Amino acid sequence: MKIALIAHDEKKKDMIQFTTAYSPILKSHQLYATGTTGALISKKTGLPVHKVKSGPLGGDQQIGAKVANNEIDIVIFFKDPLTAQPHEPDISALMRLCDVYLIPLATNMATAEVMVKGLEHGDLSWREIVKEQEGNDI
Ligand SMILES: O=C(CO)COP(=O)(O)O
Repeated sequence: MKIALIAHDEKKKDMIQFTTAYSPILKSHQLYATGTTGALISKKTGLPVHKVKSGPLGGDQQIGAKVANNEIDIVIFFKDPLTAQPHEPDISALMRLCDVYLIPLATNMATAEVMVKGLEHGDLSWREIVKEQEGNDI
């Protein structure tokens, strides 16, 4: 599965804790991240991460484009609800695309834990079927 990992600055510590704790599961998947989040994850956990640009510089939009192209299966986005973000429209656009394309989106650690445990149990394998079907439609 292709998993996008994104964290606002106030949530980056949480993201490191989360990816460290779940690295035994995450290491079997392809990880994508916005620039700063991705650099931190790979430095602190050793997990390989495909990085796009930093969020405020277009990274959220790049992840959104991957969602629209069916190239991301899960989005884990630790949003900071207490700080205004200059690129709020990009954040909303990414979340909107997750809803348009039925991509599981966790916006906090509590939901992300349920999602990753579900991933381990095969609860998200329907994504493989969706991808196969879309491949046949082309
Ligand atoms: O701002 C972000 C998401 O909206 C995250 O971007 P960075 O990972 O580059 O800090």
